[in-house]
This record gives sequence, structure tokens and C-alpha cells, in this order.
Amino acid sequence: MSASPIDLYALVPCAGIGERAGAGGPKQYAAVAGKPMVRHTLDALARVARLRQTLVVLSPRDDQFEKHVTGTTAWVAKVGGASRAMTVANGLAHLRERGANADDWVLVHDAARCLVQPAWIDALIDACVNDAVGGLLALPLADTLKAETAGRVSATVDRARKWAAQTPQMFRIGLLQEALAHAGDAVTDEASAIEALGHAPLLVPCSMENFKITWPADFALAERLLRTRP
Ligand SMILES: Nc1ccn([C@@H]2O[C@H](COP(=O)(O)OP(=O)(O)OP(=O)(O)O)[C@@H](O)[C@H]2O)c(=O)n1
Ligand SMILES: C[C@](O)(CO)[C@H](O)COP(=O)(O)O
Repeated sequence: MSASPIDLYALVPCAGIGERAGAGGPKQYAAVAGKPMVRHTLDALARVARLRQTLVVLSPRDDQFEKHVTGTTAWVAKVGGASRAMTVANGLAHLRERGANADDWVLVHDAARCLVQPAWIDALIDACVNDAVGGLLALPLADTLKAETAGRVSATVDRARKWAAQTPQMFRIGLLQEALAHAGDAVTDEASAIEALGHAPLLVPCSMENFKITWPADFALAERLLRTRP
């Protein structure tokens, strides 16, 4: 009997409250260039042919997704947690319940990184699909890096070999479940949890356009970039 093929899934944590963005509600539903932010994200993922399925993970209290996103083929589960790490862990358990295997890959991608492009996701898959660990899209730091105390510079931090982590982050589902169970709630991305198990995720260079909408001013920048895309 032949082994079952390895599938690739996307998991979109979409259960945040968007406190820093000050959009008057969860930022993933704010309109950017004519569409709710999460719709841009899902449309980009839907154009990646190698993804078998996308799972969107919502807050159990979410009453906006269905209003804002109609006609999606993505799976939806209202199993989000109090932290991003919990949302991802609960989403992984849901994927397993729906038939995903421990050896399958998952690409975890923030709903709030709505400028992601299919070509960047394909580049991540190409780089990681034969890798023992997996990896993430990221950007080498260009600016000089300062540490702060009470609004003043306390130190200049060596920026050599430092990268800003983006998403998607691509790992085997089983390894990521083990890593998140081990790391707990404090990790802010999947790679940190994998690192805590002693692995070294692959850094795959991406674009600064793959930024996360976090602050109020980010909406206008995202709008400008999306409206001027060819
Ligand atoms: N408990 C949480 C927290 C965050 N997220 C998701 O993780 C991504 C990145 O998180 P972030 O930008 O921090 O979003 P928010 O938590 O919504 O923002 P803030 O921290 O400003 O409240 C977002 O797509 C967000 O919806 C999630 O699914 N579950
Ligand atoms: C996963 C992430 O987007 C990588 O940069 C980031 O760590 C999320 O952090 P947040 O504090 O939850 O926005």
C-alpha cells in the first residue's frame, strides 16, 4: 500500500480584537481598498494552487465574519483563544479533527497581513517543502536598531543577521502542535515555538509590503499599495 500524500493547509488566525489599530472593532473586518481586510487575505490564499484547504479561526463570539465574507470556500471554526498562540493551537486541533495528518504542512498566516501575494507564498512553499524543519517569510532589518528606556535610547542593538518575522510560517502540523504545547501562550509566532524545541527554521526573504496592519496609519498605506497594484 502506498503512503498517503502530504497535503498543505493554510490556517488564518482571525480572532484578534485589533486594539492597537483603533478601528472601532476587530480590524480584520475594516474595509481596505473596497474589501474587508480578511477578504484580501483569503483571496490571496485561494490563488495558491498547492494549498489543499484554508481554515479561518474566529473568536467563539465572532458575529461579523459571515456578514463580511460571503461565498468563501475556506473552512471556518469558531475556536479562537485569548492569545494568537492559543488560536493557532486550537485551529491545528480542528484541522486534525477534519482529517489533516501530523506530517501534513500548515502555513499559518495572519488575517492582518492582507497584502500577501500568492507568489510570495509559493516561494515559501518551494523553499520549505523539502526542508526538515520548515520556515517563514521574513525581512532582513534595514534600520539601525535602538533599545529604549522611558522614551530614550538605552542602547544601539547590533542589527547584523537580524530579520523581522512575517507570515506565512510553514511547519509540519504535528511538530507545530508539539511546539505550541511545549512553548505555551507567550510566543508571538510559530517559529519561536519551533525554536524552543531546538530547531532552526529557514528564513525566506520577502517584501516589506507584506507588513501586518497593526497601527491606525497602516490602513492608509495598505489602501494605497492595494489600489496601485497592477
Ligand atoms: N487571540 C488572538 C489574537 C490575535 N489573533 C490574530 O493574529 C493575527 C496577528 O495579531 P495582531 O496583529 O496582534 O492582531 P490583534 O490581536 O487583533 O491586534 P492587537 O494586538 O492590536 O489587539 C491577527 O490576524 C489576529 O486576528 C488571533 O487569531 N487570536
Ligand atoms: C506572527 C507575527 O505577525 C510575526 O511578525 C507577529 O509575531 C504577530 O505579533 P502580534 O503581537 O500578535 O501582532
